[in-house]
Amino acid sequence: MSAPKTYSWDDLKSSEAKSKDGLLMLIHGKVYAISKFLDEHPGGDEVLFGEAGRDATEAFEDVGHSDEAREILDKYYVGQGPEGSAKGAAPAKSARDAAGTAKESYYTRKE
Ligand code: HEM
Repeated sequence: MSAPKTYSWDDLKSSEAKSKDGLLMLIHGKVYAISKFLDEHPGGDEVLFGEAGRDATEAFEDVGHSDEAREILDKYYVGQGPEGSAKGAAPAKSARDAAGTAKESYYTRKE
């Protein structure tokens, strides 16, 4: 396979990237084409349209999506986002693990 495509902000902001049939979403610096997932999303298609062509990292993380949700993402990966869009974020899995661990230790801390 050739090197993954790199998407520009212009690509992401295009009307096609916000359309039902060409919907693109940026999460942790990676671009996902999720048109085929719209009808399957347990959280509904509306929230996905709301993040179309945008950096949805925060929205995605705020929900506390499961590892399964993260695995689904892999299926729709189409390329890298614009330079700098990863914001130095750790890969999704470890970011969530880190957040989970931090929360846990906060609540279970003895001292
Ligand atoms: C392509 C990206 C996404 C994938 C693959 C995905 C996948 C999933 C999956 C598998 C679930 C079931 C619960 C779980 O396993 O965590 C879920 C639930 C949910 N998702 Fe997403 N999601 C995506 C993007 C988003 C975004 C951007 C938002 C918000 C703006 C969102 C909001 C929600 C909400 C609110 C639920 C809970 C639904 C409920 O239990 O009633 N998701 N998602």
